[in-house]
Amino acid sequence: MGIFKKLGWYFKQERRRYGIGVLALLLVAIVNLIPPKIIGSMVDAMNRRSVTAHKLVIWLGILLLAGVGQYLFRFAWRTQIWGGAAKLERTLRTRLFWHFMRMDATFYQKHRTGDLMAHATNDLNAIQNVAGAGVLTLFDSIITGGTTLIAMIILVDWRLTLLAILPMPLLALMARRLGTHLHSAFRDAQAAFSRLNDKTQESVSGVKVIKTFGQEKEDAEDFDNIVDNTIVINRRVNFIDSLFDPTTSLIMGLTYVITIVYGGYLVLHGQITIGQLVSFVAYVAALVWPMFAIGRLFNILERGNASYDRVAELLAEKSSIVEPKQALTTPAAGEIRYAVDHFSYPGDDTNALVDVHFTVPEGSTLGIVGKVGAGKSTIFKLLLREFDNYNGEIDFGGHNIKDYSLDALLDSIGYVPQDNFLFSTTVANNIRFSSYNKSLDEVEQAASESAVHEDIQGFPEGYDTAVGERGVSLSGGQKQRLAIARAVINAPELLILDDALSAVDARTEEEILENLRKDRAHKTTIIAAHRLSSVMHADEIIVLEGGHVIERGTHSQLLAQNGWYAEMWNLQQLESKLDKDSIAKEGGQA
Ligand SMILES: Nc1ncnc2c1ncn2[C@@H]1O[C@H](COP(=O)(O)OP(=O)(O)OP(=O)(O)O)[C@@H](O)[C@H]1O
Repeated sequence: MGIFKKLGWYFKQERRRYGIGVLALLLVAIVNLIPPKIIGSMVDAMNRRSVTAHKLVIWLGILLLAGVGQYLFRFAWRTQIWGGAAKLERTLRTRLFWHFMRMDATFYQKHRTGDLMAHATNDLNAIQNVAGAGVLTLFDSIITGGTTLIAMIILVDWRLTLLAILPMPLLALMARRLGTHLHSAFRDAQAAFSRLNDKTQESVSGVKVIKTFGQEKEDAEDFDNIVDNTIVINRRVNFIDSLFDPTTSLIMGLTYVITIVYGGYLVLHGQITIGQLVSFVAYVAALVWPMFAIGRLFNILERGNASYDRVAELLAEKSSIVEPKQALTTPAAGEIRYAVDHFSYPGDDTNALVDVHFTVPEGSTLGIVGKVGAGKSTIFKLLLREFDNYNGEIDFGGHNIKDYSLDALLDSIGYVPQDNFLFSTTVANNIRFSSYNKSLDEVEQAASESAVHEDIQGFPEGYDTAVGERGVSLSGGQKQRLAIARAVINAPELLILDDALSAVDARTEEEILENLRKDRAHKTTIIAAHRLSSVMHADEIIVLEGGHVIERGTHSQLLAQNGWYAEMWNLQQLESKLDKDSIAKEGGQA
């Protein structure tokens, strides 16, 4: 029953709707009492041989009215109570989705996609069920049970009623004992469903890798193990759940025995009529549903309770990225001063960045290079406020980036990450993703700037071609260039290319960089790359290793230093010369 308390805020908010629903349920129960009474009177009249046509018409008329009443009142509770449940589901779904949107990178590192999806589907359904079937079952069983008992006492005999309901406290005892076990069993079952969801999501997303490495059998076995484990956990739920119905049947059986034995005795001694006993048996039959409903009620409530706890835990998690109360809302613009003394990822003791200090004057270009895992992307994650837990300060336009509202900061930055994500919509909408009001001309201009316009024209429906899972398959280089177009369409104050040209050939890379130099002459650009030709024209280049800056300067200064940069440059020049030679040779042979 704890779940009703937890959902108290919602029932209070929707008290009118639930008030009408419960009132309609009460009216249905009252109307339901009429037919047994009429049938009892008919039996008695037949026994006395006093049935007349007039009486029959009246009885049938009352039965007809009771039928119409039932129809109307049932319609009323259904619309009110089911409507309330649907509204709760919508409210919680929206709340959860906004929570997902607000949460930081640490949250997504901790919770896997399948688990979050399980919360948003299975758990919310279980909670919604409390506000629908749960409320219905609770009130219906109380009202039907209560009115039936009153009718038994008033219309038949109080002693017979008292004896007949003697076994019923056993039901409450059983519900109490099993309820606690059900709660923990349901919690385990929901957690098992989350794991199953995670596995399915990961295997479907990674199916290409699984197939390439011939791991289908191993992955299917792994999946089977998780399914088996889920089944074992759910069996415990079913075991506890299935104890309810047989026990209820047993209790109802006892009630019938008492009714027949003691009721028969009362009829024989002329204390009640046969008609009254028939009515009483009909009333006992009317008690069967409320009794079974209690078992079902516990199932619904405990399932909802376990799910509510899981969702509440998720909603209680706070993002570590907070906006100040008086946040700057003017778009960030100007010089970037990056002064991070050290930073390590949450839950990791090693420093990902140490003493990374640089300044990027407005309108200039910074290049960042270094081995894999040197810390290039980490620099951007702090700049984009994915993590705030660093020692030092990052300023944009003379203000600490933490003083801006997230919108004001992020609207000024166009970020092209290493791995791109395209949405299941058209090419044009993917490019104007952050501002749907951009015209097709502006979309085409951004596509030309990122050297993908010609590719798009070759697609079956040009800019209207659908991409994403169900759309056209794009090459890695095409995806990268679409992502660049998406970032440059807003002409951001700061453009960040995080190894965003790795999948395009050298000539296309040169074309894109040349376009950017022309179109973004007064805007700031930071380029992280493995191919040094991507950064050679930058105003300053920093070389990272293990989170430290080990070299810095312009391209020619770095060559003169004869360190890591110069060594890599010579190596890459040699590789590119070898490539060109082999292409020329193949051309010659052809
Ligand atoms: N979310 C994270 N949690 C913990 N450690 C992380 C996380 N992301 C990156 N790291 C670690 O931080 C270090 C720097 O990673 P980063 O992605 O910044 O390197 P990078 O220079 O961009 O590498 P690459 O050239 O491969 O993209 C690596 O040791 C990496 O394992």
